[in-house]
Amino acid sequence: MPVPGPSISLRELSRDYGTVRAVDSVSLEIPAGALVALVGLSGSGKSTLLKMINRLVEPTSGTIRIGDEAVDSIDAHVLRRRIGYVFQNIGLFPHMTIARNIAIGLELAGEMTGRDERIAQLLDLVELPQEMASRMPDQLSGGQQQRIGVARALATRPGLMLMDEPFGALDPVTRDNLTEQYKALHQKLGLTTIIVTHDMAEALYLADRILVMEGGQIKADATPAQLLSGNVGEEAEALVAIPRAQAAHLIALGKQA
Ligand SMILES: Nc1ncnc2c1ncn2[C@@H]1O[C@H](COP(=O)(O)OP(=O)(O)OP(=O)(O)O)[C@@H](O)[C@H]1O
Repeated sequence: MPVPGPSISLRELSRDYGTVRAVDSVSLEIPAGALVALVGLSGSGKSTLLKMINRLVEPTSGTIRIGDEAVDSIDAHVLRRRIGYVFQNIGLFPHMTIARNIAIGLELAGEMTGRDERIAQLLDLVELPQEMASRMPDQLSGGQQQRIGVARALATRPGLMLMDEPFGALDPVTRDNLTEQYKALHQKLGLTTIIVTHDMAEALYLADRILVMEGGQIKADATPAQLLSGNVGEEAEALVAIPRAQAAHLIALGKQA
């Protein structure tokens, strides 16, 4: 078994933007190896919460620990090499080959030994053919580019992956495939993953724990089974109602056919 990714601990974490409190005194324990989905309506504070963990955004107050280290005691560049970060429209460097895009983190860290083997291994891991290494980003589909984004994030062997709507811009079939493959990868590598998504159906399928955010606060913290069985608060119920209604609608349509 691989060594599990780190545990994460947030203590009374807040972030203000002027008069807007984007994240409001969040306290949370995420055990090593968890796959946690952060869901909520637009503007509820999901991205801000995620970005405080890798110090892309600094908290107004509160603390974050990864394992037993406070993140503000770790140099931001060192910290980001230890945390994989994947976001929507991954932003591959257009003038660099796929190989260089994947290895950019290794290059920045001066870890050039075994670089080519590592690129080959990462392409395998995200199930892309080796010949893609020499292509340019605009020669890949959107789904393939997002896979490269995942490979790039994994290059420095982080234990923690932060993913912000990683597959949000893709068609539903590609999105489902990548979600499924990412879940397998998370398990295989023993990662800790926090994934932000708008899509409750995706969260229910993917995560072993779902956090529902509203107004900068965590309004529900439950397993998919608990969310589906109800009684975890109106904010969670409103989000679960959407895939439930869609499923009922499809079943009704099927009966008419
Ligand atoms: N750089 C910023 N400057 C000012 N306000 C900001 C900034 N970033 C976020 N906000 C505000 O903080 C609040 C939370 O934003 P955040 O992006 O964290 O929400 P979110 O849940 O990730 O939204 P979405 O799902 O639309 O990406 C919003 O009111 C937003 O307008």
